[in-house]
Amino acid sequence: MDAQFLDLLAQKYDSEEKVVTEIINLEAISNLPKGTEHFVSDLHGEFQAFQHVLRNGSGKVKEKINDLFREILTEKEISELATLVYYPEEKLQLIKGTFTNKRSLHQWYRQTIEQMLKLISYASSKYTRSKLRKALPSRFVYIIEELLYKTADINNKESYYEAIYQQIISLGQADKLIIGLAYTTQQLVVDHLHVVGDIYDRGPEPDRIMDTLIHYHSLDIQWGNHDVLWIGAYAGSMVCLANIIRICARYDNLDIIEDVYGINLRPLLNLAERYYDDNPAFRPKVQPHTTMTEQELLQITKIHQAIAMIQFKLEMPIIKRRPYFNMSERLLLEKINYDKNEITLDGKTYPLDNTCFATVNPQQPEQLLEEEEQVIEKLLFSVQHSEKLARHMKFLMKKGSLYLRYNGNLLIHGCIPLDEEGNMEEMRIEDKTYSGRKLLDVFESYLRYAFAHPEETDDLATDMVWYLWSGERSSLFGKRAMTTFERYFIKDKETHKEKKNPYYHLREHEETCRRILEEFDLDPDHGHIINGHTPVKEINGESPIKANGKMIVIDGGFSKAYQSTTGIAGYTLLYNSFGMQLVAHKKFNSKEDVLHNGTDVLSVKRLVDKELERKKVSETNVGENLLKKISVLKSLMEYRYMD
Ligand SMILES: O=P(O)(O)OC[C@H]1O[C@](O)(COP(=O)(O)O)[C@@H](O)[C@@H]1O
Ligand SMILES: [Mn+2]
Repeated sequence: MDAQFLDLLAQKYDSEEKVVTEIINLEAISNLPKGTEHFVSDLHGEFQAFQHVLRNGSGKVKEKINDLFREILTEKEISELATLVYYPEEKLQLIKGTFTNKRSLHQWYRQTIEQMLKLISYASSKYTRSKLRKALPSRFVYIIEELLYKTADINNKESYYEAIYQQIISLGQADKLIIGLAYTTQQLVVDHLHVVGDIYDRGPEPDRIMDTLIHYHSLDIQWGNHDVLWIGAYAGSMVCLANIIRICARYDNLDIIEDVYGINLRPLLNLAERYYDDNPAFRPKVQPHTTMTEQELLQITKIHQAIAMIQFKLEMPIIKRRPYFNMSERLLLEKINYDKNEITLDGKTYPLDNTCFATVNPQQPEQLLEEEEQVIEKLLFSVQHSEKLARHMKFLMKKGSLYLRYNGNLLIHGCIPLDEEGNMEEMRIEDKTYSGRKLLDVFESYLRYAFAHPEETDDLATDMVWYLWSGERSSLFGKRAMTTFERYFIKDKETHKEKKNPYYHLREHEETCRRILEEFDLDPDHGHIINGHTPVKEINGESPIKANGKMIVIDGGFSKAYQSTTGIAGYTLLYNSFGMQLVAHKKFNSKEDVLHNGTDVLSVKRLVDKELERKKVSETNVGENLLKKISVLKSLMEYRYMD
């Protein structure tokens, strides 16, 4: 090893003891059981449901409480304690309201703090003390450690511990301590979170999901097609921008654009008022108990049309300047007979309904009106100057990637484009051809370039972000074409179908999954592909575990809009030192329901894979780094301190 490097390192480890201590410490950590990984996907703005899954660790918190207190507490008490751990602030208020005198409240505090300490001690048993310390509420670290590490001479110290409890309570610190302990517990049951894509669109609060993730202790993100669409908008792609606004209008979520991210929609509204009217195809999907007035509904319907038409126009020059996108079939505005109000697709002519082509010049349908151009430019300016959006998008870039190899598994939102024979499908970009892992790496490098150059709006990198959203060889889209236009304007449902990449039926076979794992340099005997993106229709008997357990699809649909087709409310996956467990979640009603009735949408578990021997940290990605560090420290030891 390089002497200069070792000299430099010796400045940090400047004594034999320091090196030895660190080696022993790292060795010890790598022999601990691996931490629990938690996989979620397709959150689609459903912050409340996501938060619940995060706070209960997909059932892990309850499981630990059950392990410890099954014999001592009633089912109701267990459920109360679990709810206290999930939502400590609110639950505390509710519980405190039930006490009529101070004495019984203090008794409850005393007993609850002790129970929570037991829980923490149990949940942290596979971690080092130092890791636990980092997870503890900082203001109480000293006190908690005193109480946690009671020594054997407990009899002599009984009154000492009792005094600590009593002081915490009488000094009015019990609430703060309980809240802190609850969050520590949540953090301890899950060591690392993977978000396998699609945080944005359809649901109402993607921004709150982002804020939660920004504060989460350890995570990575595999971008979904919807996330990339938002990244594209921020990175200067006007067509991506038109899409995100269109989807927000369609799902009655324009508040996210206007109020949350502070993007001024006034110019778009003015344009919409001028050219559009009511139109049944463009009314937003609204919640059953909406308080929206007729006038608001009409306004959104108009905005929806205005931005959809801008989107359709903006797609055309991109398709023309990038022939290798192979999207000429999607030059739809050129395939319309404007006099007869019909369109010819694939040789078949269809009547058009609910059209809104007032701004389209049939001779040059891709041309934006000057007003439209101004509107989209203003929107882009506003998007690129939203401080909050910048923060969220930068975080997505920092923690995200198109795919991730983690602890032997491949995590990917959409697909690996395949042909019918199961070969990696090729795509030509300019004068080079790519497939499989290389293709995904190229996609990612374009995306990163586009993000780093938001001022470039028509370059290949920016166009490529839109391709990732809707192109046939995109690993995120995974379908032949996006039939948005057809769904708005053509009745015949045949035209609405989006043909899937062969990947989606081939992934049922173990052989396909093994080939993909090999393509990504992963061990096909031990690895799994963890996939999001396509809702698993449990209602129709579809299984999320495919290909002999090699393929696990965890999109059960947090998205309320899709729950009637899936029959459940999402899958999540847990992977701890004993193996993998798939958790199916029932519909999440509301936080209030959990708080008042303890209805903890209980989850059914299916064992996916059971490790024969408990997996240790040394066998993980983190462990690999630890082992490298140990080896460097051993070199330093020889170089500096051994004769
Ligand atoms: O149901 P909606 O909102 O019309 O969206 C349909 C569109 O969403 C997509 O399914 C993509 O979204 P997902 O990634 O959630 O599947 C497109 O393929 C399709 O055109
Ligand atoms: Mn998706």
